[in-house]
Amino acid sequence: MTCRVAVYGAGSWGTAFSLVLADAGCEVTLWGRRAELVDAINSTGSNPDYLPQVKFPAQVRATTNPAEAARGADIAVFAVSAQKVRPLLEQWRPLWEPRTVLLSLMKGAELGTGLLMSEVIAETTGARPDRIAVVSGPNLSAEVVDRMPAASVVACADESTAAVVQTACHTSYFRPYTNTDVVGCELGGVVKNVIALAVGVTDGMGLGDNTKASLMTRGLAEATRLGVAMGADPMTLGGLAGMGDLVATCSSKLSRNHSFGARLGRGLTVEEAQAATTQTAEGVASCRAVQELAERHGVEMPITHAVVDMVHNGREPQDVVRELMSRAATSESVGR
Ligand SMILES: NC(=O)C1=CN([C@@H]2O[C@H](COP(=O)(O)OP(=O)(O)OC[C@H]3O[C@@H](n4cnc5c(N)ncnc54)[C@H](O)[C@@H]3O)[C@@H](O)[C@H]2O)C=CC1
Ligand SMILES: O=C(CO)COP(=O)(O)O
Repeated sequence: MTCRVAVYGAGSWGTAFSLVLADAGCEVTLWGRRAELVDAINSTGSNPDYLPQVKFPAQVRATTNPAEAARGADIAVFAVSAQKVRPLLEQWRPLWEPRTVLLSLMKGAELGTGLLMSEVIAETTGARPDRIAVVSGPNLSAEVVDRMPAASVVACADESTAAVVQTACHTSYFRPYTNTDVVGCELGGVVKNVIALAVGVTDGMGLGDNTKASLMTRGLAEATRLGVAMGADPMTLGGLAGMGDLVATCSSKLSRNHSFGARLGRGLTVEEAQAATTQTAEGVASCRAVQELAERHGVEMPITHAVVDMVHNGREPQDVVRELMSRAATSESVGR
């Protein structure tokens, strides 16, 4: 039977993931908030504002009506900015049938609560963990829509739910693995955005590949430490949703987080970097939520602190790098 999917958010990843779902044989209804964009998608089969190179197959239709998207949906997918999703979920919760799987594509933690997106979905909808899933991995949307091979992870506490989502998005170019470690997969996606900001800064400053590799490796150590404190399996952070996504995001000029950091590293102010960023760079807000989580769990995350200092406390990149490097010398095994 054909899987029916509602995708909420017609930005970059909602657009790219709709293509994946359609290529995998699903019927997709893509919700967007702007009528002119929805009309353009329905009349031209492409999204002129995000990834206009995509040519949707006929089984992708767009709507501004969240209830229309929800009707008969086996899976409801959320691909809006992490800080904006709570009120939408609160408003829309009656729309989905009790059997509908609620799937987050978002890689952010909520400011103020420190909640991961699966937790925001659980809190707002009351859905049980066996109905809530996430997709996370090295999946830069511009490469996905060019159908370049990529792997990813579908995480859900319930393996059979994860398998349903896996089937719904498995194509010749998109290979999802399942995992029951939801916290580990989500946290990998959240923290890599913060580390990509840091790497972007040092790239923008003209620093080298040793710097980049050092930040990525110690960034992975931060994600793993926090993950373990929050109940994740450390092996998850070494997998696609952790190291895999860290490598993709920190190495790619397609990354919005990396690009934001690079602007700071080249000397733009935070306001100027923000003005130049037209799409969601989740790490900018989430770095503070990650810092709060680190404090709550008593975990040391110096790179995350450095990013918060540059993005929110007006610190100069040069000073922050100097400070990071001159911390007391320690053993690599500390805090593992
Ligand atoms: N673009 C990518 O390559 C990937 C993005 N992600 C994650 O997917 C999530 C969405 O990111 P993108 O699609 O890339 O961002 P985007 O900036 O391209 O699109 C965001 C979408 O959210 C909508 N939106 C923003 N505020 C809203 C509000 N208050 N109400 C309703 N809709 C609102 C915008 O209209 C837009 O359609 C993020 O958490 C990101 O980390 C995950 C994997 C890959
Ligand atoms: O999550 C992503 C790739 O996996 C996209 O990264 P950016 O949000 O930094 O563009």
